[in-house]
Amino acid sequence: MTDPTIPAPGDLVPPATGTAPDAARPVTSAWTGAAPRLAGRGLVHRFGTTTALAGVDVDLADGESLAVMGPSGSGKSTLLHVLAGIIVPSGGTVTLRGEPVQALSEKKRSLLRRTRYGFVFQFGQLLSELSALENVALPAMLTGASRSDAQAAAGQWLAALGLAGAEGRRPGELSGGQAQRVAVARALITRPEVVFADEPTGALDQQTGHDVMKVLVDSTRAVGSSLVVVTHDADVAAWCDRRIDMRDGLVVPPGSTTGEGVGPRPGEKPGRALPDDLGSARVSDVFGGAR
Ligand SMILES: Nc1ncnc2c1ncn2[C@@H]1O[C@H](COP(=O)(O)OP(=O)(O)OP(=O)(O)O)[C@@H](O)[C@H]1O
Repeated sequence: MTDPTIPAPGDLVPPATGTAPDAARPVTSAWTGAAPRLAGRGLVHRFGTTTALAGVDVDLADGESLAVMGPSGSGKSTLLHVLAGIIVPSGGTVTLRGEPVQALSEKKRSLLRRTRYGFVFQFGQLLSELSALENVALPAMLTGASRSDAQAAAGQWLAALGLAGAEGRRPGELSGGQAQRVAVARALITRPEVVFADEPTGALDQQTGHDVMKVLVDSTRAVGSSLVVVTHDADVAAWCDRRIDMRDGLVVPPGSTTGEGVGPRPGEKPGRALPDDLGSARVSDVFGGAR
């Protein structure tokens, strides 16, 4: 019997060439009027005395891509982690197709992340001991596919994303752009309802980042996933249907986090707020165990 989580040949529409990243795209939540696929209401989150989210409302429509922008420390990653059920917020609600996510036990949230969400992070998310093929196959196997079915599907995904021939390479033998394509394939193999990407091009040069965004946006759209992308980069955000800007844990009017005063604080590197244990911690965040 065919496993519905495994993509059949031809499921991925090859990315169209020459699409302008800022081409006008519909703001789907506005024109469909449909209930959002994912919704956050009144989201508040505190880390000790630090308020990372101060009351955020956000909707994500079916198939919509949403960029979350803002300066370092504005709460972007926290919002992504809350929406993805990695962090239970101090206040507010997250619903996936109307079901409250934080009401679920940690075990059920872990299952939800594994089966209904996909994740692409800046780096560190591929398992270094596994080949590209095995990395992509893993989420399908975790959702119950046999090794052979999962690996066959993984091969199709790698080929569709321009990585035919790289199946046997380990992450250390891939370029940064290739590794992110593998990460995209790994996020999409289970055909998740929502893909969460945190600075997916943050470690790449501009051209490679452009190529990876194209693959990410085109392939999530091709499988009907919705997409949340956290980014500092307006060129990356321009790939998405819609953008929200954050400052001090709040969503602010578009453009008000760009220009003067924006960016890392003195002495900070972009992405400073990422935890030290980013790589392995985030893999375990996704596949089990929450903070
Ligand atoms: N695990 C944590 N423990 C304590 N404080 C945290 C933790 N994670 C984030 N914060 C704090 O919460 C605030 C929001 O951080 P967050 O990482 O969400 O911002 P961001 O906009 O994603 O930043 P960056 O672009 O630098 O990644 C910051 O003040 C940050 O220092």
